[in-house]
Amino acid sequence: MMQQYRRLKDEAGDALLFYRMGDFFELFFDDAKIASACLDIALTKRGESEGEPVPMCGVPVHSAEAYLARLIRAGHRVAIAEQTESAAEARKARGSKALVERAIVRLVTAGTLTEEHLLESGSANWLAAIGRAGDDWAIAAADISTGRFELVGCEPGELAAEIARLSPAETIADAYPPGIQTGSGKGGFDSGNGERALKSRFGLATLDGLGSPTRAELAAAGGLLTYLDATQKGAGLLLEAPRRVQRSDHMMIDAASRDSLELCRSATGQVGGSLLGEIDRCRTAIGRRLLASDLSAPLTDSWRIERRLELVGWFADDAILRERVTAALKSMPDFPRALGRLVAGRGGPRDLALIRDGLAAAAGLHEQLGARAAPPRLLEDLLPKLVGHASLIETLRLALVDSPPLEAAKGGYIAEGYDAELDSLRSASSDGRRAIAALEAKYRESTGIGSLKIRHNAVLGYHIEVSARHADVLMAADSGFAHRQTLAGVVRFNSPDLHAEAARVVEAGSHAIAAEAAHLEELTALAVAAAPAIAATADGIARLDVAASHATRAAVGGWVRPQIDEQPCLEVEGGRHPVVESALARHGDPFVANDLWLWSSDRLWLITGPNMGGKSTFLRQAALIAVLAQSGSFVPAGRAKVGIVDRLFSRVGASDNLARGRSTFMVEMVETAAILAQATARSLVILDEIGRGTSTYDGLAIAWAVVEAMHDEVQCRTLFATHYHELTRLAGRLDCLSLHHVRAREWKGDLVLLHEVADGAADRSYGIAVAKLAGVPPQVLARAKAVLKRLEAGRDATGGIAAGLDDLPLFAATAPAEKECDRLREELEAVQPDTLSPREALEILYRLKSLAREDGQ
Ligand SMILES: Nc1ncnc2c1ncn2[C@@H]1O[C@H](COP(=O)(O)OP(=O)(O)OP(=O)(O)O)[C@@H](O)[C@H]1O
Repeated sequence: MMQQYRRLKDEAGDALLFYRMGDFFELFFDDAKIASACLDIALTKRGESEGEPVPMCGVPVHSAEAYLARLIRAGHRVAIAEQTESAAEARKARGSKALVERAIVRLVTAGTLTEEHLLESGSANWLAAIGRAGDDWAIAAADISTGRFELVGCEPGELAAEIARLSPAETIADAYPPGIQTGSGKGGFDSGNGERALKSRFGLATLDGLGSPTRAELAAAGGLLTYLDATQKGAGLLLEAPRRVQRSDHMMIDAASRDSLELCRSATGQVGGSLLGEIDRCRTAIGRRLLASDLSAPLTDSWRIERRLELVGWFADDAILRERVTAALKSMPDFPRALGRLVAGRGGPRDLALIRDGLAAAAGLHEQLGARAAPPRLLEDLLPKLVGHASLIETLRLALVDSPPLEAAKGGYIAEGYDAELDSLRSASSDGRRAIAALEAKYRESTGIGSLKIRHNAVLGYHIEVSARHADVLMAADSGFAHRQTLAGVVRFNSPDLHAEAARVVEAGSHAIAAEAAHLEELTALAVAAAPAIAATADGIARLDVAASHATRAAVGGWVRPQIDEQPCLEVEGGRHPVVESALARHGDPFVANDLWLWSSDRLWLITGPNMGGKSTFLRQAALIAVLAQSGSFVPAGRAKVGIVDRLFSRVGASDNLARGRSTFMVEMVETAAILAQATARSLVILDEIGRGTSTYDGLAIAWAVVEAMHDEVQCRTLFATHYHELTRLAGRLDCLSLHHVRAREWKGDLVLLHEVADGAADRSYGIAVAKLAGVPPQVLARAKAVLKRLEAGRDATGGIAAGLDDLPLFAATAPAEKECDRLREELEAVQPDTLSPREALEILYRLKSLAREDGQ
C-alpha cells in the first residue's frame, strides 16, 4: 500500500493527497501534518515507515467538500485518489490479499472549481495563465464554472493591472512576470502547444475565427489548457471559444488604485462598504458576477457605454416594468454554474432542474419584454438570447419532478408518466411494500402480538421485530419464522413470505434506480449539447439584471444618466460619494454635494483645507463617478459630463503596505513613479497628500515636482489634495492649475467643517482645531498653539520653507534636456559596427565618453 501511496504522491507533486480508503480520505506524512493543522482535526499514527510511525489524518468522504473548501481557501491544492475498483473486484482479479487499485481522478485547485459550496456566488472564479513570447506578454483566463474564456495581450507594465482586474482565484505561469505572484503551471506555455490545444479543443482548422491570437496569447492559452487537462483528468470542461479582449477596451486601473478606491472590496476585504456593495441591487448571482466584472473593467468605447446607459434609462423611466422584471429575476437560479457541474460530470438531478427553471424564467422575461414598443438597442440584441430552448425546457419539465434531490444515488427524480417501464418498476416496488405492510398485519393477527413490526435496515434488509418478552412465540420451531438477531430488548426474525416480497421490492427498486440513472445521462447530454446557447441566455439575463439594478439604485438615490464625451473633461454638478453618503445617512447626517469642473484649460485642481474637511472624499467621488459612468451606470450627481478616461490612478500618500516589505514612503514613491510613467493625456489621476511620508522639506519638494510634472508633462485631468500650502504658489505659474479648498469655520472657538468645495486656497490649516475635535488634552493643545505661534513668527521673518521657490525656473527648464541624450544617440546611430576596425571602435568609444562627460556638467 505504501508503494502505491508513494507513486500517487509523486504524481500529486506539491498537492496534498486525499487517499481514498473505504468511507474516508486519508492523508499521510507531511500532508497529514499540514491538513490536521489547517482543518483542526486529530493527527494520528498508522504503521511504520523506515522505523518511524507514519502520521495520518482523515476526513469522511460524505463531508469531504467542506474540508476541501477550507484547504483550498488556505491556498493548498488537493489531489483526489479514488478507488478505481471495489475490494471484491480486486480479490477476484488478484487474489484474497490484493490491494485495491487507486488513481488520481482530479486535482482540486482554487482556479478549477465547479462545486457550488466551494465557489463564491457573487464573483467569477478565474484561473489566469500568464504567457510570454519575446517581449510580449498575455493572459489567458478561464472560469470553468461558467465557461468564460478570455485572451488579453498586454504590455509588461499593464500586466499587473490586468491581473488586478480579473482578481483570479489562481494564477499560473512558467516565466516570472514582473511584480506578480503566481503558482507554477504544468508546462505547455508555448505558442505551438497553445495553437494545437485551441484547435483540437474547439475543432478548428485555423485560428482566424478567434481573431488570430498573438504568439504570447497562444503561449498563455497553451499553459492554461495544459493545466486544465492536468487537473481535470479527462472530465468534461465547460469552456466557450476564447474571446480576445483588447487591453484598451477598458479603463486601466491598477491594483493600488482599486484598493484605494475600494471598488469591489472595502479596505477590510469585504464587499460591504465597497462601491460594488453600495450599488448592487441585482437579483441573481449571474447578474452580481457581471456587475463586479463591469465595475472592474469600465469601458472606453462611448458607443458601448451609451447602449448600456440607454437600457438603464429605459428601466429607470418605467418603475412598473422595472418592478416586474426585478420580481421575475428574483426566482432565477444560478443555471450557468449548474451547467458547469453537469459538463464536468459532477452535476446531479437538481442541476438539471435549475437549468429547466432558469431557461423557463428567461423565456417568461422574453415574453414580458418582447411585447414592448421601441426597445433600446441593447435589449434588441439581448432578447433573442433569452429563447430557443423550448424543446429542452419541455423535455426537462416532463422528465423531472418539481424539486429533484441533489444526488442521483437514491433515485426519485424522474417524474411519473415519463417512462412507462420505470413507472411499472416503481409500482412493482410499491406493490411489494404494500404486500409487506399486509404481511405485518397478518403476522400481528396470527401471532397475537400487537406490537410486532416489519422494519428495514441496511444490514438485515426487511425483517420482523418483536420485543424480547414476545420472542418465544416466534422462536418456536414450527412458527414459520427464522431467528436472525437478538439485541437488548428486541429480537429479529425473517420469514419465507417476507423474504420473497423483499426480494421483489429490492429488485424492482434497483432496476428503477438504474432506469433513472440512464435518463439522467440522456438528459445531461441534452443540456451539455445546448451549452453554448444556455451560456448565451445566462449572459442576456445577467445584462438585464445589471441594468435593472442600476436603474433601481438610481431611483433610490436620485442619480442621473451621465453624458459621455470624447473630450478630456469631467464636469459634475452636485456630485456625491455614494458610499460615504450612505454611511452618513445611516446616522441621519446629510452629505454635502459638490461641483467639479475639469477641462483642458483647467485640468489640475489643487485642493487644500483642514483635516477631516472632505478632501479625500471629494477626490474619490470624482474617480467613482468616472468608473460608474463608463461601466454603464447612472451616477450620484445632479448632472455629469464624463470625458472618457483611459487609465485611472488613485494614490493616497503614506498608505501602509508593510506586508509587501516596503516602507510607507517607498511605496508612495514607487506608485507615483508608476503614474508618471503610465498616465496619458486621457487619464484621470487623483493624488491625495503625496509627499507627506517624509521630512517636510523633502515632501514639499517631491509634491511640488510631481504637480509640475503632471501639469507640464502628463497633462491629464488631475486632482491633488495637499496640506502643503506652499504649493498654492504654483497657481501663478501653471496655466491649467487652479486652487480650491474645502471650507471650514471657527465658531465660538470650535471648528465647524462645512465639507463644501470652494474656489481659492484655504486660509489656514486648522490642524490644532481638528486635534481639539479629536479630544487631544487641553494642555497638549495649549502647548501646540505656543509652538505654532513661534513657527509662524519664524516663517514670517524668513519667508517660510518655500521662500526660495519664487524664482525657481519652470519644470520644463530643469527637466533633463532631451538634446543631451540626442547627441549621444545621434553619434551612436551613425556608427556602423561591421565596418569598423578595432582602433576606430576604440576611438568612437572615447568620443562618446567625452560627450557624456560634457553633457553631464
Ligand atoms: N461632502 C461631504 N458631506 C458630508 N460629510 C462629508 C463630506 N465629505 C466628507 N465628509 C465627512 O468627513 C469625513 C472626513 O472626510 P475626508 O477623509 O474626505 O477628509 P480629508 O479632508 O481628506 O481629511 P484628512 O486631510 O485628514 O485626510 C468623512 O469620513 C465624512 O464623514
